[in-house]
Amino acid sequence: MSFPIVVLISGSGSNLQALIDQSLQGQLDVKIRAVISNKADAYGLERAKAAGIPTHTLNHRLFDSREAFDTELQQIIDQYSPKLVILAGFMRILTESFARHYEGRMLNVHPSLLPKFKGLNTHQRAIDAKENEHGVSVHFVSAELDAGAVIIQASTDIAHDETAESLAKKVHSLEHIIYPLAVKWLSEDRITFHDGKVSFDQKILPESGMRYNEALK
Ligand SMILES: Nc1nc2c(c(=O)[nH]1)N[C@@H](CN(C=O)c1ccc(C(=O)N[C@@H](CCC(=O)O)C(=O)O)cc1)CN2
Ligand SMILES: NCC(=O)N[C@@H]1O[C@H](COP(=O)([O-])[O-])[C@@H](O)[C@H]1O
Repeated sequence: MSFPIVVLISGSGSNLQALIDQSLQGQLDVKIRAVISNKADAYGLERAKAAGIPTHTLNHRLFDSREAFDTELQQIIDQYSPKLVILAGFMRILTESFARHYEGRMLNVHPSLLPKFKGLNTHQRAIDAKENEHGVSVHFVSAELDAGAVIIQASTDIAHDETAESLAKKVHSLEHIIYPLAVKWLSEDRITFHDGKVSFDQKILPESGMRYNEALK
């Protein structure tokens, strides 16, 4: 049986599309059981519908608290019994109890080389900090924001005339490579998560957080 996952989005859904495409092309043996967005106008919902994937919209503004939103979100997710919850541009900070409920089975893609630039507006912050390189991290989600164990990263140079828009485009391309790869590794049981740490099948990576370019040597 294909590896069941649920994907959470808030926007365009290009990372969702990468998972859909790789699944349809037979490169990734996953079943996307549902896509859930906190924004009704997220284009990713259109992508899911076009792929015949059930969708849900859960407007966080309709809830009195972050906890109430997360409780409802968890009830929807657990109807689908996923082995993995994928945050793909999901722009809500999740409560500690939610993060603990899915500990070791929830991933996020973050547009920076963690632990640098946690939070938002990472591309402009990297440029403003005069970094030479920037990139993306795929990590397990922990209660602490953008602090979960890193599975894989990919990096790109920051050009002298780089803008946040041009950098975001480069990082997006890297995301669409490493996010499906991380999901593939988990679907094949080649990564284990225990006590907040990641261990890898030696045939993949000798240690977590290695860069994409090293990981695939
Ligand atoms: N408990 C955790 N929740 C989330 C994590 C995490 O690691 N632990 N990752 C984020 C994803 N993310 C960065 O990768 C991120 C998303 C959203 C925010 C944020 O400040 N959100 C604001 C609202 C912003 C908006 O609506 O545009 C908020 O929730 O108040 C920071 C980082 C997902 N959740
Ligand atoms: N802090 C979380 C965050 O900024 N995530 C970022 O949102 C974008 C979603 O794009 P998509 O909707 O096209 O997949 C991606 O670039 C992802 O790294």
